[in-house]
Amino acid sequence: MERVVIITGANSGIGLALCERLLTEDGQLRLCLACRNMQRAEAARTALLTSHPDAHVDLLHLDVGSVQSVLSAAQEVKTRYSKVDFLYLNAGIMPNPQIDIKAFFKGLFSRNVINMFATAEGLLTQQDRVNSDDLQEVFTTNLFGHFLLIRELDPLLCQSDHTSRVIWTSSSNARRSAFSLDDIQHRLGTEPYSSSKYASDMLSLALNRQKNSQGLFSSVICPGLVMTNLTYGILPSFFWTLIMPIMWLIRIFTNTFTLTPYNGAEALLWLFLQKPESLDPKAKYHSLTSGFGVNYTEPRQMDIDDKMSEDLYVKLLELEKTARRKLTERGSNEEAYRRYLNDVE
Ligand SMILES: NC(=O)C1=CN([C@@H]2O[C@H](COP(=O)(O)OP(=O)(O)OC[C@H]3O[C@@H](n4cnc5c(N)ncnc54)[C@H](OP(=O)(O)O)[C@@H]3O)[C@@H](O)[C@H]2O)C=CC1
Ligand SMILES: CC(C)CCC[C@@H](C)[C@H]1CC[C@H]2C3=C(CC[C@]12C)[C@@]1(C)CCC(=O)[C@@H](C)[C@@H]1CC3
Repeated sequence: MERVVIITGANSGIGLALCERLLTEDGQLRLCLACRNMQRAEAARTALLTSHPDAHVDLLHLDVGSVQSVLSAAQEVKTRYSKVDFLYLNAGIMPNPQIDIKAFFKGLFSRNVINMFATAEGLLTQQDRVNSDDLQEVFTTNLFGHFLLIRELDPLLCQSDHTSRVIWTSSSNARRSAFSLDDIQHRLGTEPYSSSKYASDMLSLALNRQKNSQGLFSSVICPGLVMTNLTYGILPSFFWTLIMPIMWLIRIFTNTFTLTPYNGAEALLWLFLQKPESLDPKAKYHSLTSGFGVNYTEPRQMDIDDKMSEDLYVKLLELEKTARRKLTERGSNEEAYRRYLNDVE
């Protein structure tokens, strides 16, 4: 039976490179590109079919930043497929990033310089906003929309006769100090990206505890620093091109400068090839590229604990209830809300 692989944010960057690499690995897959911009999704599909003419590539409209869109997309998935083997939670945003230039030059001459280049610790802030569901946009896109998707697809992911996987594109920018259980959406701070990625690391751990017994396994990866639309939002592409020789030089000291989407997708592909039982739920799997341009994957322990991840899971369930209720109050999905209440009670 063909394996069904859904990838969010698959129309560009690391998501699209992953699609290419997955099809090269296994031409029999059924790939589903879950994207909010269907024009770009069509273009991605055309590109994939040009290099893999016999591939099965489906498109699904999904805006992970919208509760209604996630519920509708999940409904559509349930009508199309009887199971989901891999769910890559890759869509992500870093809106209005600001670089702290002073901190950058201070870090450049400190002992922390390698870590600074690998994690951007203390260098980046973002300006977030509230979306039409009254949720923080970064939190919803990078974490909560994906959480809802997993919840909705539970019957297709948790089946007695096979194992399934969810794989998060997290970041080494995920930091405990940017996250607070009292403000899981990061309404009050200036590092929503770091907070949302730390939350995804914890959610992955909680999912493993909750769902391994039902055949669902979760993992997180960091793709390294990759030139994509996300990084072109931090500095313009011509600037990155200008400093590329310096970046290759830095690669000698930190293997986290993977630079191309192909290299960045390394750990995502590596996980595809692993037996889930052999993976460490507290490890983040890093895509790395050596100074000679060799790609490999390395697990590194995450700074997360069981209690906090469990507390986050409970808070996300509460927020899910509120979000669904609000949607019903606005006049949509009454039937779905009734079904949801029946399920949880
Ligand atoms: N580039 C890097 O250095 C790093 C990236 N990452 C992570 O990698 C992931 C992929 O990013 P990357 O490839 O770099 O950047 P891109 O901007 O190229 O890709 C992001 C993808 O997410 C999609 N997306 C954004 N918002 C939504 C939404 N609301 N609903 C559905 N899809 C959405 C985008 O679609 P659209 O075309 O509609 O905008 C796009 O396809 C992200 O999670 C990012 O945080 C992690 C560490 C480093
Ligand atoms: C001369 C310039 C002012 C040079 C500035 C360099 C910085 C813009 C980069 C140094 C480390 C980079 C980095 C990221 C963004 C760009 C830098 C801050 C990320 C935060 C991108 C997204 C991620 O998720 C991380 C893994 C990256 C870590 C390194």
